Amino acid sequence: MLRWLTAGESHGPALVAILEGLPAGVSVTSDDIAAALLRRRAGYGRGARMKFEQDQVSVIGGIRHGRTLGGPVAIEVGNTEWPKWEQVMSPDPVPAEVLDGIARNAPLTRPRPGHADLVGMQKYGHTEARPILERASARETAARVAIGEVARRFCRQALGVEILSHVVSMGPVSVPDDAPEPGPQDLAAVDADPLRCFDPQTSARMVEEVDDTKKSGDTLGGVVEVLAYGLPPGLGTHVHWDRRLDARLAAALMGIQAIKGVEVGDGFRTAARRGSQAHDEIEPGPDGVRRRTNRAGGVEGGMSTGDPLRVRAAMKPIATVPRALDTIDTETGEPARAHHQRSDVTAVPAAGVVAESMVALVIAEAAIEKFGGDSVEETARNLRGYLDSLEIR
Ligand SMILES: Cc1cc2nc3c(=O)[nH]c(=O)nc-3n(C[C@H](O)[C@H](O)[C@H](O)COP(=O)(O)O)c2cc1C
Ligand SMILES: C=C(O[C@@H]1CC(C(=O)O)=C[C@@H](OP(=O)(O)O)[C@H]1O)C(=O)O
Repeated sequence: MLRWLTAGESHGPALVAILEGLPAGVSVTSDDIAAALLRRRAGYGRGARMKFEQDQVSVIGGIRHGRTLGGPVAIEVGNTEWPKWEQVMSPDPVPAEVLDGIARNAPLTRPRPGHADLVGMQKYGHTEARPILERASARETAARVAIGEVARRFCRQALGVEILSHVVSMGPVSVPDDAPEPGPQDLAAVDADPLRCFDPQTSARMVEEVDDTKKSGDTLGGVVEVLAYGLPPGLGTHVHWDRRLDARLAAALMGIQAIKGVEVGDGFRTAARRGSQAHDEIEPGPDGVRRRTNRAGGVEGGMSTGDPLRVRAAMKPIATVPRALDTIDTETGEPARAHHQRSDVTAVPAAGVVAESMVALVIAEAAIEKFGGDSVEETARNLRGYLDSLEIR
């Protein structure tokens, strides 16, 4: 069983993540994790904080000399912003006269539409939004990407699976349907694009859209696609709703801040087609049974088919709109403008990197469930035994 958890606030000293249940022998270093975190920070349209803050990685447990030990992997990602927030976010009480003199401690009583502020204040009984936004913030996704990198390496080393994402829409600008899809070797090429878009012409139009949106004091959402190559048939199962691979992928992707829709394969587009144009016909191929197309996105009956996994996640525009939206001041009940200091114009490219991590964690979990193994070699051996013994190939 694979379990994982994160803790920490956006302006606290650090985020932490624990990943438990991964076999021993996954090759991964602090530098690999730091490199993954750098990918998450990149992307045209992110805000000022991405420029001056760094992610400080410390592996606290579970990895020795570049290999996982089989016990829980614990990773800390330090927030270099912490010195500015030491008092505002202090775990211990701070005298009121000290806090009163700190401008960034001013109560946030003008909740932002589209963020967790208002409903969080209602639910947890706060009179201002700071205690809510600190944990709601997608800063937390740094911790997911840290353990996601360990899971990704397990997927690669035990299963031969390569996972990557690319941006397919930025606001109204979309990659054409017939544009080439990135292959398993194209991660570096996608990362080299300012918006992590694989189609240079569309990327240029997306950059213009981000610039235009920024100029008008607004924000943008978009759609990312995650692809996973090399999955064996049979991860997940049809037998129960919460063990279906597609259900688990959907929950994992919806669990990313600001993701409001998930599509597996051609998903919503399939709903508009007739059956003869919707499904993937099966035929004998030179290497065994194969599907002629992959409209299903590599999942049938809640199980991986062995074709590339293809899932999309739709991200809403950033809630902290510079041209601030209407709200109320919760102190007075009067109409007001939502609080705004700084924010990303868009974080769709970063959301793609986070989505890769979530997909890696789901695939790793489903693979460990099916193949078990206390070491990477054992998982890989069990996978080979399964593939060799498949009756229908
Ligand atoms: C990578 C990433 C960066 C984000 N950056 C911001 C931001 O700068 N400002 C903001 O208001 N929301 C940002 N968000 C979205 C909020 O965290 C999210 O809208 C909020 O937590 C409320 O959750 P919900 O949108 O799922 O309802 C970001 C999301 C992600 C995934
Ligand atoms: C810090 C990160 O993202 C933050 C996510 C976020 C939000 O509301 O989700 C709001 C912004 O933080 P702030 O309001 O402090 O500028 C982003 O910068 C990060 O991704 O590392």
